[in-house]
Amino acid sequence: MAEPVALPRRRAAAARGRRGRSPLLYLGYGMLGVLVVVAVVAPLVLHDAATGLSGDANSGSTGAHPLGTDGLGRDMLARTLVATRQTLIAATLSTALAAVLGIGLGVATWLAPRRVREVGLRLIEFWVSYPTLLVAIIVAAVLGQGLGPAVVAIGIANAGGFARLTANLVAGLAAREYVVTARLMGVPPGRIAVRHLIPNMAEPQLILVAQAFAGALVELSGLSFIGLGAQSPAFDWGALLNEGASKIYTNPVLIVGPSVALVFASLAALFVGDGLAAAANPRTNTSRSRLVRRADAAAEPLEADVLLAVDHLTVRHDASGRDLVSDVSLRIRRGEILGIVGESGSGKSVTASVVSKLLAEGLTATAARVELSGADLLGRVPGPELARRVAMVYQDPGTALNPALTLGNQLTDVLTSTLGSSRRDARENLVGHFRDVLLTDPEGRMRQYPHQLSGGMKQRAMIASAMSTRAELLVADEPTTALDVTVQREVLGLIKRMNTTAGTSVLFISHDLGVVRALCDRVLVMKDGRIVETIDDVAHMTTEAVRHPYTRQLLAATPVVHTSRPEVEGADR
Ligand SMILES: Nc1ncnc2c1ncn2[C@@H]1O[C@H](COP(=O)(O)OP(=O)(O)OP(=O)(O)O)[C@@H](O)[C@H]1O
Repeated sequence: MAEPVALPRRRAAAARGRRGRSPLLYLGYGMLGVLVVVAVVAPLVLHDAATGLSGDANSGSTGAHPLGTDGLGRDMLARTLVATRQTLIAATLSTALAAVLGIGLGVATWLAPRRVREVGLRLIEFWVSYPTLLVAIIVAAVLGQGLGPAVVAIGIANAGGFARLTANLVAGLAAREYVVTARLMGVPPGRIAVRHLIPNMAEPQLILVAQAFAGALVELSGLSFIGLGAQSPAFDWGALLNEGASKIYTNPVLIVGPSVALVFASLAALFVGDGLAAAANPRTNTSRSRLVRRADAAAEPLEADVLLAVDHLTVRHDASGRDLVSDVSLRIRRGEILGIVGESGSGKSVTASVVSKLLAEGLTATAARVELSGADLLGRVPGPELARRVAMVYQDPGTALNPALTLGNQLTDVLTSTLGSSRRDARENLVGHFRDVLLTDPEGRMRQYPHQLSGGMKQRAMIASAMSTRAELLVADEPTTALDVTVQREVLGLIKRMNTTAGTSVLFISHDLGVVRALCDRVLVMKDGRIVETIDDVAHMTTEAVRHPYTRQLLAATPVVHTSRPEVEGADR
């Protein structure tokens, strides 16, 4: 697929912002807003009630003191509200310290020479193997009593979690091609960290920040509880909890205020953290994809041998309102190979994604009909039925295969879990098709991981998997683009063979008119989301024979492929 459409920056940001906000995020913002208002206002208006002594000591819940009073007659509700500022500032500072220290250490560990990195990783593991509160108590005991030392102690204790998460994430990101390329091009490590590593960790780090904040609230309370945190006359929720807990049997209402405040603030942090993390991921912050039947356009009559019928398909990008595909209608007959060619971004993959029911989030497809062998693809199609009808082969077999599973494990999955084959039958079926696609040592390949195969082998394995489901339609989205010329010919030969021996119809997407000419029965030419020409006589496609100027340009730009159709058929050796 091509790059997503570019929106004007402010509009895109606004649209992204709106989509990314879940109801829980709004709730979290509301709760956080309440806390901030209380933190600002309460010390100004309730200071006297919270600190002034009254004769009404150790009172239970009364009209004047709904949450009772402490041993000096101070109102616990006022004290809880006033303590909000102190507690939130302390939790925020310790979380910020933990995040900066931990992320910095995690990245620095990756930047360090190999031996130092190994030692650093072991130290981080040692650090996180102890409970955070225990580490905080040890550090606070060393630093001394008071809220300041408690903040630093909790920051240091929580930094281990950030360091470990960062080191783990960096290990995965460092192998990505854009990072490797930046390193090869001599981009300094610090710049790689800032531009390529840290932004790509935003989602899990935001969740950890929220957890660390909620944890810091509890840990601060814990330190105050054992006398290491806020020291009298200063008080935070932990100190209040400490006071209340000592009288829990005689006056239990005293712990209600600080306990409710702690739970409220923790939930606010978690809601905001989770919501922001979801919004930070451009892949998950979009609206769901939708397939809608058009009422304003009629479906065309269908001939008996039609396998796939698409009538008046339009695909819109919800956020920009831009049509990516406009009024596309097409037919694929049983046993036919239909090619779609067009420049990059012309809408080929988006059209194919509707047929395979893999429309991306944030897109809405409307059509008068999308029907495959009688099944209405605009409605709900059960997984097994879809698997029996459509198989996919993608441009990059490397990303289509799960690197953590052997080929046998992952490619038999659809046969066993969706199509109901026994594990043994599924393996035999797949091994047979591995043989058909000329993978050497098919049984051995079943035990191999994707990285142990070449690009061409992976694509052949994907075609074998497509063959194994005996789907009626193969959607092949630029299946040869990532392969060298020899392997391209083999893969084209395999697709042709699947078509001739099993009668599978094919929707074949390509940039390359030469390849399409060698393989397809008919060709649609797309430009700017529309079909601009249909070529029925593919074998005699010449600049004189085609009508549309764009098709002529495409043909003129296509190198002559000295490959006759029978040769391609035989290219599978
Ligand atoms: N998920 C998406 N969200 C927003 N826009 C998208 C999305 N997917 C594709 N587009 C846009 O839709 C248009 C058509 O994209 P499509 O991937 O179908 O092009 P294509 O013809 O397959 O190109 P290529 O040959 O480069 O793969 C492009 O403008 C692209 O930016």
